Amino acid sequence: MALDRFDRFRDLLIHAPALGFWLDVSRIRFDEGFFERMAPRIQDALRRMADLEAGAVANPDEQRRVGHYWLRAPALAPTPEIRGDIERTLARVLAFASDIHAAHLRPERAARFRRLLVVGIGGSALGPQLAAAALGSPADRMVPHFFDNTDPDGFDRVLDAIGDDLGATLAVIISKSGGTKETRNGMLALEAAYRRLGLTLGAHAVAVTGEDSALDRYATENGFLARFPMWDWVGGRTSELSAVGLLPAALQGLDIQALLAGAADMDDLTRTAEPLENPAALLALAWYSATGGAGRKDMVILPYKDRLELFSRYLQQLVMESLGKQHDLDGREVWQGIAVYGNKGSTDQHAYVQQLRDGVDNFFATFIEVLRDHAPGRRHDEVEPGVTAGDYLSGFLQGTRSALTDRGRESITVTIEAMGPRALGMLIALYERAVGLYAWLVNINAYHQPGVEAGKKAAQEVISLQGQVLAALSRHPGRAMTVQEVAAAAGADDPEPVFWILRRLAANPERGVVREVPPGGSIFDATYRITG
Ligand SMILES: O=P(O)(O)OC[C@H]1O[C@](O)(CO)[C@@H](O)[C@@H]1O
Repeated sequence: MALDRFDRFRDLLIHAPALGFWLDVSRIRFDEGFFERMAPRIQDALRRMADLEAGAVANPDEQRRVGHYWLRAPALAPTPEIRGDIERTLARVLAFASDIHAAHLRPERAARFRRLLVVGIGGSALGPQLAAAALGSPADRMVPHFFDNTDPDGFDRVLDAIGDDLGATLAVIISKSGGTKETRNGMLALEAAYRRLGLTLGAHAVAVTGEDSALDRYATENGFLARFPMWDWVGGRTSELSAVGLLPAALQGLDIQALLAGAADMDDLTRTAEPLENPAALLALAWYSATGGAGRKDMVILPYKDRLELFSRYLQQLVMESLGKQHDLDGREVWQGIAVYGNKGSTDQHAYVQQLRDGVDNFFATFIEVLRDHAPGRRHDEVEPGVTAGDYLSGFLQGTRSALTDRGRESITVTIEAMGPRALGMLIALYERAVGLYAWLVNINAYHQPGVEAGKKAAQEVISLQGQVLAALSRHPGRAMTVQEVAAAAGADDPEPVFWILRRLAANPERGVVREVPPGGSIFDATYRITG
């Protein structure tokens, strides 16, 4: 049994020595004849990927090219203009970062920029956050901070952490569309914070955005230090190796050339036509086998490395925004997707791994192993005679993998030699391509996200309704009104959203809405009035 298992491990293992990379899918139960059956489909997916890389329109409903692979191999770009754009932008990113580091570009009052505050969300934040956490060190040129929401308390926390250094903080505002409300709100909160110090946003800010977007215009009108492009052929969730990720990383002082080189190396490896030698194809096939090609199991990401803690969050967007689709490419209703979650091992061992082993079998795990314990030259202190903390980390990984296998729970293991920019570039490129190939295996468009619009539209309606609610209360200053009365006065058919709006406004006394619950009454007997 153990020998059979080792044979299977040896047969399925992909090892790319030049990259310091291994992929093990031997703990996925591919059924009899799986690879033969899937051969035409994976070959078709690989062909479509080659067409995409050659510049075909791969996002049919938005009629867009999908070009994130060109970012690390500009010579592959389908036109000289695109190649030139990529090369010029990379040169500008490096030059801008170097000007900031050398204090050739300075803040309004401080001697130099010491911190950077990235304002963005989704694909315009997750990659930069991942790179900052995975690669940062005390030797960084600038300390990174992030606004990735429209949570005022979140803004306060970050601004409090920056403290007196705000005047030495460079704001990097990132939005492909340039119209995302969370990002706009973060930028405006930051602008107000600079203003309180008598400073202007523009003198401390740089934008990464699509040409002529609302953010692009705002940056021009407000004299931002620089503007970097975000092209329509790069999707938000695959934008880490465009200016979106490269600019913050370069400012932080990370080696962005190594990041790009790692991705380019992985791209080379994953263009291989033989699926059993192509890690992205094998990963996509493993996902297909584990989930029945129908998202029947969740992808649990367990990186045994603190620096990769955000990788599962990054993959959550990459995988779920790409694969979570109602319709396939032929318009059939398919409700596709694979749910992704995870934090890090061995920490998760003490949280949800109990369920993974003993509970519902609705997942497959992906272990991410980093062979080198820490940077060269660091001490390998013993925790027991002859045993280090790193030995335990490795032991826990193998132990959990075996414990899952013993219970028939499937797993994949991705192994890299050492953590660093090159390895991160490889991991990003690996998953980008695996997601694209998987999408074609199940015949969906990985490159659009029609579903996210519904929530944005509904949020805008709530904001309008709030305006009507406040106007209705203001027309009757001091008068106490029930939710139903407010709803009627606001012209709202449904009192429930009005209830939600009033409940929140009343919890924020500065907003001037007072709630009174009559003695013995319930929250639904409450009245609301406006003060001041
Ligand atoms: O970069 P933008 O345009 O601000 O978008 C941020 C994120 O919002 C989304 O469009 C989803 O709402 C993501 O696809 C994207 O990464």
